Amino acid sequence: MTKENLKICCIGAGYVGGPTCAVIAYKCPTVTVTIVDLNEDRIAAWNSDNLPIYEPGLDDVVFACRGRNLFFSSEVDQAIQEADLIFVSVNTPTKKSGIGAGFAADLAYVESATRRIAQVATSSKIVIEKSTVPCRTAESMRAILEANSRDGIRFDILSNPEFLAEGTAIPDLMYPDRVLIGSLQTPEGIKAQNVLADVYANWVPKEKIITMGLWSSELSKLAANALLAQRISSINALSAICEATGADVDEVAYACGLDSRIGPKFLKASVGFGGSCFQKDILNLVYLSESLHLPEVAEYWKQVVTMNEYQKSRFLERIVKRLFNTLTNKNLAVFGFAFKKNTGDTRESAAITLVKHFIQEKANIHIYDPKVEDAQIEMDLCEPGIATPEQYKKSVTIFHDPYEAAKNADAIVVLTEWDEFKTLDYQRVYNNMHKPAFIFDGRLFLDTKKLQNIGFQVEVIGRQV
Ligand SMILES: NC(=O)c1ccc[n+]([C@@H]2O[C@H](COP(=O)([O-])OP(=O)(O)OC[C@H]3O[C@@H](n4cnc5c(N)ncnc54)[C@H](O)[C@@H]3O)[C@@H](O)[C@H]2O)c1
Ligand SMILES: O=c1ccn([C@@H]2O[C@H](COP(=O)(O)OP(=O)(O)O[C@H]3O[C@H](CO)[C@@H](O)[C@H](O)[C@H]3O)[C@@H](O)[C@H]2O)c(=O)[nH]1
Repeated sequence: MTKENLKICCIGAGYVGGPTCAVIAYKCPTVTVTIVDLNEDRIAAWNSDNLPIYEPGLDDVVFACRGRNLFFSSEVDQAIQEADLIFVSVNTPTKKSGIGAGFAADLAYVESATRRIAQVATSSKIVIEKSTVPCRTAESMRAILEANSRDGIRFDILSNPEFLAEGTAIPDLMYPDRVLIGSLQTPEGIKAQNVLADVYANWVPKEKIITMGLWSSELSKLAANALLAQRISSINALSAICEATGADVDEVAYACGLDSRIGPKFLKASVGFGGSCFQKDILNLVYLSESLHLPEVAEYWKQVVTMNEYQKSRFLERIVKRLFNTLTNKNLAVFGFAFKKNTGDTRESAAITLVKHFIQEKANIHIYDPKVEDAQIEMDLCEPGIATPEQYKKSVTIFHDPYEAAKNADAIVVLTEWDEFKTLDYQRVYNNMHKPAFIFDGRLFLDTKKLQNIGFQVEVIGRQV
């Protein structure tokens, strides 16, 4: 393998595999990148004009190199055979049953991808853990690869966790704070580490490419997410104190964030963090701590998730209380269903929890989100014991225009901080609502004074209004 004709395969064409490897292809025109997935529909979408995920800037990157040195395929075996480097970028959700259910990561997809590599590889490979995995997963991967591979084939395993955030994936990948590469500290491990470092060096400054041991690298990913989520739970805990005392959580965050030891980022109080990673990775850390007989450590991290659940239920209670203690037959316009702005992803979105409660409280729910697909909302909300498809149809209507969603509503509940919600004509919205007209701002980003002057009853997280 030479630097010029390197071939990369990425197993898993999801939110990470797709953008990450598309950026590699974009930045390294002499490297051939093939992204494979078992899900043929997803691959077809990657090969179409309508990419399967919404991410600002992604279209430009993919359309610039698709068919040149970037390919999407469901021919997994062929891509594995041809590759020098293989990224394993499959999903690692929380286990739903069995030992560790509700906490541990389900490594079935990682194992199956690893077994596939062992089974079909006909030459030596560098196998890279891109998925977020528990500490020492690379050891299991190595055991599987070595036990099943053909003679004369060598596998080196690297950990290269991904730190992109959805909604900003492309700038995060183009200008990363750091790229982390873990390997066994053997001559072969370090050689493999250098091969991958050279790929990133095509566009990432050398001092930002950090190398370390495998286990530190794997744990650093869980640790970074735990620390980020902990900041949000901390500010959300303070938001409850603010609501009870008359302090303003944005002012408190500003004052604290100016301290250079604290810094201003990730101190925005909200209705609770969502996304496919924070909760899953913290629960994974909790499970790891318990497995290592560190119950106090486990309890400490668990509290970050507990606080997040509390934040959602506190907001729900406030909504019910302000709407005269009943939501029955009230029309609630839900603005935003994605877990954050600039993504169509709804995984673990606070909106799912809130709307499920609204259904149980027998409200009529009008949902508007600029990017989430209608079918996704239905899939997220239909759940045995919560809503049958019939109940869902009765309770939930999806709108493609925020003014229509708010028509005849008793209240608007803002759950995602989409920029367009700031610039709506709220006078027009107000005129068409039932009175008193309420707005519950779960993102602290609307102009409260302006809304009050129009006549709205406004409720904001972390502030008495
Ligand atoms: N979403 C994020 O922003 C983000 C950021 C950093 C890290 N991560 C981590 O990256 C990993 C992937 O996350 P994601 O959000 O991209 O998941 P995803 O569900 O969007 O994509 C995973 C893809 O892998 C495919 N897959 C599963 N098993 C396969 C196999 N054996 N062969 C071929 N394809 C297979 C699935 O069909 C799916 O399309 C997870 O471990 C996650 O924790 C995610
Ligand atoms: O001050 C803040 C910042 C974020 N959030 C919420 O937290 C959640 C997660 O946001 P963010 O971290 O921006 O998006 P993710 O795509 O989940 O990215 C996180 O999870 C990824 C998957 O592991 C990591 O790669 C990223 O580094 C990490 O930021 C969202 O619901 C946000 O609205 C807040 O409530 N307040």
